[in-house]
Amino acid sequence: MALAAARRLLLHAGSRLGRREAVDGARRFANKRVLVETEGPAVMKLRNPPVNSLSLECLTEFTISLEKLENDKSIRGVILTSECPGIFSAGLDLLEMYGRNPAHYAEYWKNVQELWLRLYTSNMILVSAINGASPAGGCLLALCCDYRVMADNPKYTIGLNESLLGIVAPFWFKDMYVNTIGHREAERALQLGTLFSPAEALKVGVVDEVVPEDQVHSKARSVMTKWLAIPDHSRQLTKNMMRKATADNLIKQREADIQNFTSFISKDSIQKSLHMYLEKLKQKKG
Ligand SMILES: CCCCC/C=C/C(=O)SCCNC(=O)CCNC(=O)[C@H](O)C(C)(C)COP(=O)(O)OP(=O)(O)OC[C@H]1O[C@@H](n2cnc3c(N)ncnc32)[C@H](O)[C@@H]1OP(=O)(O)O
Repeated sequence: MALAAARRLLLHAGSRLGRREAVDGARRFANKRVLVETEGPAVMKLRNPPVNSLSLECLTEFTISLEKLENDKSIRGVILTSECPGIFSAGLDLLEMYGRNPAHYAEYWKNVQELWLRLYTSNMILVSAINGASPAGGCLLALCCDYRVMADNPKYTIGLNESLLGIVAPFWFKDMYVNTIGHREAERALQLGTLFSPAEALKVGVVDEVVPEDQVHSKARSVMTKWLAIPDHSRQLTKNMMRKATADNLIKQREADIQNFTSFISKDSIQKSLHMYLEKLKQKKG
């Protein structure tokens, strides 16, 4: 209930802000963690420092921004990128999955599902400009897009690394990975929790193109121009034909998936694994 009220408030505040900024001449709207520019090809920038982790607030604002773009019939495509230097997204927020109660885990997971379904089944053209590290949920965001351009910086890695955290990528993460890179590569990468360098990601098909870092946005824009030249109705029907079965697979078992997640993440052994992983992240800093 509280979240629904927050969501209504954000939508309202978001549309007021949108109007105000339009008067200033820049066609954009924003909430705290997501900035959307609608001048030229729409660009959605995640800005939840330090690492663009997908906290509940960030997920909510992301979903609301997408909803607003979907409702604007003049917007046919969106470039998804990050405002945090060197990070596309660190994925799901570990602090939403650690040390909380089952009701919180269920609420969080419902919102993860909702964002995924909205992104994956979007009628808009989605191109990701991956300008930084993109593990797990970050990779998931990119995989939802129709085309992925990654910056050629060996420090940036991408992949579903859940098994390294002692957790398991849900079946719908796995389905999308299989759809993208094939069963054998997905099986190996999921078991090993592989984080691919840009060159490896290109080779295996996790991304479609790798370009010098200063060209990632211009390349994403030129890809968008090419995709925008295709008639919407035929492209959208084709996208739906390709993605419907994967989305339906979750839609028909959303509640069960929430229950599974909640009971899995609540286990002492899983909480211990997450604790160790968080400690490792802290120690890395020295
Ligand atoms: C059934 C269960 C299924 C659940 C499916 C799960 C999907 C997921 O997405 S789980 C999350 C997986 N994400 C990761 O493994 C990424 C972990 N983070 C990193 O590897 C790095 O932080 C980095 C490469 C993204 C960035 O490195 P760097 O620039 O060196 O920044 P720091 O490591 O110093 O991090 C800064 C700050 O942020 C905290 N943090 C990092 N990632 C997360 C996260 N995913 N959630 C929450 N918080 C995160 C990190 O702990 C640092 O915090 P402070 O020490 O308090 O500054």
